[in-house]
Amino acid sequence: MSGSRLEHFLELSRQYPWHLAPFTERLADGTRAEVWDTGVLCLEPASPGTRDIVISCGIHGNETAPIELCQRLLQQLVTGHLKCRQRLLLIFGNPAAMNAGVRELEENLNRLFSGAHARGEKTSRERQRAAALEGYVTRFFEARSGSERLHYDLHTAIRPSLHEKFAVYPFTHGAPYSRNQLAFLQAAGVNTILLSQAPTTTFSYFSAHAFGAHAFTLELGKVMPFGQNDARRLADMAHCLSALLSTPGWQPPALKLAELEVFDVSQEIIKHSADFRFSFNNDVSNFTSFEPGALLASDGEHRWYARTSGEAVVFPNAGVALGQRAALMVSPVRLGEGQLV
Ligand SMILES: O=C(O)CCC(=O)N[C@@H](CCC(=O)O)C(=O)O
Ligand SMILES: [Zn+2]
Repeated sequence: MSGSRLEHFLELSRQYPWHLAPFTERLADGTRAEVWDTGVLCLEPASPGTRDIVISCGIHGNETAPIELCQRLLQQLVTGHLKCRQRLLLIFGNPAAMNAGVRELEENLNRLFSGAHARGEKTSRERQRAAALEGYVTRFFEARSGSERLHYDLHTAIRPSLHEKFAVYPFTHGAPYSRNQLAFLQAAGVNTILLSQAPTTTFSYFSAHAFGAHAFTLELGKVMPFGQNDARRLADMAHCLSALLSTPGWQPPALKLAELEVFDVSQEIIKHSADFRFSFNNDVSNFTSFEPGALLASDGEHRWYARTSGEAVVFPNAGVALGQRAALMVSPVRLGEGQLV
């Protein structure tokens, strides 16, 4: 491995997938680059702007397009092609799962945040990683107050989606939605928003709830093996993230609210037993809708039905562990000006 260790940070993280000894390097513009652990890199510019930004990817090891996007971003920062003017915590979430080419090794990392890693008797590598990542995000955000806290957790979906890119907006506990953030997402090519209606144990909900961050799970296309992603499909996202990092005070173009496709999460379908079955074919795309009254899934005596017109399925996965979410049902809604701040 020649060149700076930072240039090879992803490779190094994959070589030491569970622990990497911390080290610090200085970028040409004076930014301090601190490796905190495998897959965890903090960039501290000499005079940072007012935003503290977490960008995470690879929380699921086989969701490669966001990993490749972050790797390109890092290369540009390290080589000086992109100036880092905001504090940044860049996270490659599950290097061991990347090496194995799988979503998860023992457990779904994105169900283990907000302390879920410590509940119950079970131990797993993903539980340790979730606890560690919570600690790093805490250290990053608590290093200063008064900043605008942002967290974009980048994913890709297992199946094709009728809306290729979409965001899960974690439950806000009644707080209004951020016009600026929706404008950012729209400019970045994410025009479909799912409004979560309850707390979850995802990474984005953790940052939103524990630190008041504007945090989102962003679905940026479909899962593909490394090297088979078309970077052009993420060009708008790459552009907006670069602008955010390199230009203090940068704002996206104004939100076009009427063009946003918004859905409320209307039901969570939970797998309770090995008898769990969906009533639709395994090859349905995300956002396939059902007539009210249509049977969606069964699990022993338990039945789930579509309730409202246009109700659609997202993330159906009958293979999840018992007790986990097997699908979300979402219903189209209009977001009013009064719900934005
Ligand atoms: O395509 C799928 O079935 C899953 C894609 C994925 O990893 N989605 C996230 C969404 C997290 C959220 O609801 O905020 C996940 O399931 O963890
Ligand atoms: Zn994912």
